[in-house]
Amino acid sequence: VTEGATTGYGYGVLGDYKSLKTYSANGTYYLYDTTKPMSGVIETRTANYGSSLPGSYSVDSNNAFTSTSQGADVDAHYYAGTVYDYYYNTHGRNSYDNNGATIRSTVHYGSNYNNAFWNGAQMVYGDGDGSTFDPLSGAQDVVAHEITHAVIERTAGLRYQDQSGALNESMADVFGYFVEPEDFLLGEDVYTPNKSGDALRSLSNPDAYGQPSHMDDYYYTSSDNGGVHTNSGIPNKAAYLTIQSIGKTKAEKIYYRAMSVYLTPTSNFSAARSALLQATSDLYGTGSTYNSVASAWSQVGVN
Ligand SMILES: CCC(=O)Oc1c(C)cccc1C(=O)O
Ligand SMILES: [Ca+2]
Ligand SMILES: [Zn+2]
Repeated sequence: VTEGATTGYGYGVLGDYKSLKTYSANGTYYLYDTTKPMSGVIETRTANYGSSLPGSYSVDSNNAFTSTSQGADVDAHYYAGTVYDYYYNTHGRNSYDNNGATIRSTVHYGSNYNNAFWNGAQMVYGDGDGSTFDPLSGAQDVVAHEITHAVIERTAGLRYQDQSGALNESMADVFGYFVEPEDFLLGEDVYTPNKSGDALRSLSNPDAYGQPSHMDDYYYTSSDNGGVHTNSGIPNKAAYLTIQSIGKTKAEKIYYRAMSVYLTPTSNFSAARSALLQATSDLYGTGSTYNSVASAWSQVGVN
């Protein structure tokens, strides 16, 4: 019996065909991708609707991951691969630790669980309750958001509280856009499956989903670590304005350099403006690009 890397296929959460990098051993096929130029692998597991991690490998008997329940596994695996490719090809970063760490995802976590998170070691995805969310790995921007939390942990280390926490959330959303730049919405592919045209958040119009887009409307609260998923609207709007004025290609280089070189665990919004301006100066000087970044942050009330 052959053992080694194989190519399988499956249907994602939305029923879309996807080719998959799998591994075969003893007549079983695993969602285990050994093809990346990294010392680690991309592996996808299932918690089988329980809450113990990492769970068991997602497997299939004939390398065709086509059952409805396998959609979450298919997308977690496939999108982890595309997010790895984004960071490697665009920024030369080899996995979230820049040292080829294994990217591990576990799906079918819990029951009707409307959440996704990076737990410090791996990604975890709920299946959603079918009303608020479809299985959350079904959205590429969600997967990119979660893996970016891991990148942030290994770079800026932004403390998940108040302004540094809102920046953490914002950087995860912004790289969710950079990986899936088809719109400025977040989570739209899995959010409220029975309702079209809405999303979890919007970079271009944070206010549409109850987020502030200006410092004047900063939301002081003790919940959600100081409103990290609310106040991220302010840096998210600044990112949108930046992308609109200087374009994605320059913006993603500036954001990556700010995240990986200048931001620190206690960086607040003003420090983020400075970090982004320093990164801009390093890469593009202090001309129109620099002025565009400065203007974006002034427009959201951060100077
Ligand atoms: C865009 C992905 C996202 O926001 O995931 C979360 C959800 C759906 C609930 C709670 C926390 C998070 C997160 O990763 O911050
Ligand atoms: Ca999107
Ligand atoms: Zn997040």
